[in-house]
Amino acid sequence: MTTPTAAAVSLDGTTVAFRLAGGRTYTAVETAQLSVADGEFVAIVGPTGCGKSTLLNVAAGLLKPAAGSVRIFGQPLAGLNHDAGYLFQADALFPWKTALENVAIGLEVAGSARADAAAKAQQWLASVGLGAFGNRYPHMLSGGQRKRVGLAQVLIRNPRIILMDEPFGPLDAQTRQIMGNLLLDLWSADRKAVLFVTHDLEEAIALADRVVIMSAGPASRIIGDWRVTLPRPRDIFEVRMKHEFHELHREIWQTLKTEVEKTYKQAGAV
Ligand SMILES: Nc1ncnc2c1ncn2[C@@H]1O[C@H](COP(=O)(O)OP(=O)(O)OP(=O)(O)O)[C@@H](O)[C@H]1O
Repeated sequence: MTTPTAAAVSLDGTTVAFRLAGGRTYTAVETAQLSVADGEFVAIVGPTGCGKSTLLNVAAGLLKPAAGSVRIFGQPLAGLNHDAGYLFQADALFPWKTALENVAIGLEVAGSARADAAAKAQQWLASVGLGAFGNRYPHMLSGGQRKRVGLAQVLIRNPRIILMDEPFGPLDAQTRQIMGNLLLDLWSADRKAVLFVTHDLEEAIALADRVVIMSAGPASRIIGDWRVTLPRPRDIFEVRMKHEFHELHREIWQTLKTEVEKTYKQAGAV
């Protein structure tokens, strides 16, 4: 049962600890407080290794927190989060299947007839600008095209929540921006709750309704939460030219910079 006003994702006092060799534990995230409203786009930014993916994995139900609660649309999460679609940084396409088959497979596994799944997959490939590429195998696609297939693969299942872990990380700067605009177009048409992990503060501000900053680990916490009031629809090329964008970037960077420096000092890199 869904509570109508409940947040899509709600992490309350979430602590995640990993067991290390020799019986030691490493507390990656400590008492994190995070909620994503239905239809809201939230970006998590923080220094490398601070626990961004860890939080996303908790929201996906892939990791069980040592303490705290995880609620999805008001219900405690037990096991995998079946309301969520997950887009990783690395490609998760089957190399032996065509683009069309890769997109259709989620529906087939969920019980759709093969022809129906293929027809819907073709529509989704068209929505991500790859209508003519359905017969290609992943190795015959560029990195950006593979990301488009990955996006279609997630969206075809119509998840209520989309979890994205640096999805455009491996792409060149121009392709990242094009993918960002594509994501915004698709998201605006049918707003889902999005939790988007990135190390790129500009990308976070350009895309999100809220930007959440995590502190340097260990025992990383959420130390800042900014609302992005830049008007929508946004073009992420143009939004970066706006005065408000620069102001917000400067303000958030004051906090983020300190954490990034701590991380590098801990690693002995500076
Ligand atoms: N299975 C594990 N066992 C032990 N430590 C882990 C495990 N998974 C993650 N960690 C540690 O937890 C911390 C958080 O990792 P996580 O991958 O969430 O960071 P991140 O912020 O996503 O990093 P990046 O930006 O570099 O991708 C890191 O210090 C990492 O080494």
